[in-house]
Amino acid sequence: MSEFICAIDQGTTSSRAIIFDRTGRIRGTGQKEHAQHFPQPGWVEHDAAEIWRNVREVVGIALADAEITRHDLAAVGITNQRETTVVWDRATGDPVHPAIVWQDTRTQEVVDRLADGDVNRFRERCGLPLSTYFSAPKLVWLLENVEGMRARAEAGELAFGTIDSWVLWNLTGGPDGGVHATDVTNASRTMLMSLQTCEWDASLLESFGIPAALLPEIRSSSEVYGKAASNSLLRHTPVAGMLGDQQAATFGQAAFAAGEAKNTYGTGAFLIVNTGEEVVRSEEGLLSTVAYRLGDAPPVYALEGSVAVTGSLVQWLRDNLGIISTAPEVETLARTVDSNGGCYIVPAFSGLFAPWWRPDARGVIVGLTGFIHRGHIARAALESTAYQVADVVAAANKDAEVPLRELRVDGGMAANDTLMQFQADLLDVEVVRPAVLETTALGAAFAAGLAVGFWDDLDALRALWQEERRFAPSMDAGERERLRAGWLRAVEHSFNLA
Ligand SMILES: Nc1ncnc2c1ncn2[C@@H]1O[C@H](COP(=O)(O)OP(=O)(O)O)[C@@H](O)[C@H]1O
Ligand SMILES: O=P(O)(O)OC[C@H](O)CO
Repeated sequence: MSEFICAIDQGTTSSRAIIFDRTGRIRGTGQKEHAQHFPQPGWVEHDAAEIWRNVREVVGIALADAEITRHDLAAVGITNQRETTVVWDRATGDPVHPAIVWQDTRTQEVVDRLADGDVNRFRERCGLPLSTYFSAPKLVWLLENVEGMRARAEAGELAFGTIDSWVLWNLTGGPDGGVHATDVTNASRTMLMSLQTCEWDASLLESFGIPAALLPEIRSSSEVYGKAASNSLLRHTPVAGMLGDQQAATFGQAAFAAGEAKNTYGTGAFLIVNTGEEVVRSEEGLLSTVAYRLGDAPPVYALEGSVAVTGSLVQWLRDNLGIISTAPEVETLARTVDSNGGCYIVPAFSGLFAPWWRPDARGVIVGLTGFIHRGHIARAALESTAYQVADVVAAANKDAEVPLRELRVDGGMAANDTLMQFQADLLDVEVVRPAVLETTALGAAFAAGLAVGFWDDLDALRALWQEERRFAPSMDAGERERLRAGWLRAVEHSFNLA
């Protein structure tokens, strides 16, 4: 009897495989970081081949950790860092260029040219403003900069995919019959899909000059796409769930009803508010996107507040400044002081995303005095995550009829109690952490499990969600306003620096 589901979570910082049982509990994990390449200021690349090798490896580690084999698996789900763009040769499986990561800003010139003074010109159709963040400008850059790529793309020799498609294609056989598909949530981040029809939009393809022959088929988030190839440890296991990581976390948090929301704290931070079967347009700089689609059911939509740099600022403290040696140490260092000492860090390494959408912003540290030491820097770095999330929650509250009553949280940084308490203080709402923090992987497992009948329906999934801890706000209103005002002044200092 197949008692488990394997979720592959290919994130910006690392790849994970997690084995879940029927109760949604974790039974085994494998995890491996991959290299971040910064070949020029503003450029961020990944080696897609390294990512695929790591995915294979972590699946093996997770199966061993759970002491099971593929025979014990009912299905595999895939979830992934979104927007990151890979183009590969269909015959050899070799990428034609390093993957251009979602945080990469090299395409600003492409974006300015296409925007022609109006970054919102495609927003009605695809829900997104023109930004270096999304896949289409990255694909345009590749078509213009990789020699011979356009002709090869038009001849059907090359395949484009976000990381979900790259993993699925390789897992299902690569050049030997690999399935070239994506799901609606990932497709909704390319700028090439119509939000209404959930199909590639001919007019968007024309505006960006993208050959249709490059594109994967758009499928739902929960159905059998294919089976793992015979050269895989997962051999013949159905691959049955696929969602972008933020949508997967929403699904894993059982935020199935309109108005339910979650915030994930990873490399970046992402607030998603379920808006039901209706596409809601934000007046406040949030994105309209697809939350999930289950088989033939109508798509469920969402509003999203995307923050580019949160956990990656912690990595920067570790790797570039060397003031901590592991990410969790940032909490120990931040706790050596009881306030930020007037210091704020605005980590606008990729400009500022929601709700500001300021590509001209760059990172700043403000409020420095002789009093400030590394403890304050660590604290300001942690707090910058909470301020940025507070900005997107404020935007969501302005868009919504009813303000958020509590915030469900997850992701690597949500393990940080100091940050979660500060977040509750700053928002003045309770922050609720679930028992399973790996909600991204859990969401992919849920989608895969639903498709193969491992779980019956959304009610069965909702019953599996469990709370671990609640952080109640305890800061007085005056202090909250003083800190927020200091942050907003710091944000203004980050503008016009690119
Ligand atoms: N205890 C912690 N405190 C602060 N930041 C952390 C902590 N643990 C991990 N991080 C940060 O969180 C990120 C990893 O979170 P994760 O959810 O695994 O990211 P992703 O899915 O983007 O790869 C890294 O950027 C790391 O610096
Ligand atoms: O890898 P994460 O978890 O930081 O998520 C990245 C997002 O999907 C980018 O949109």
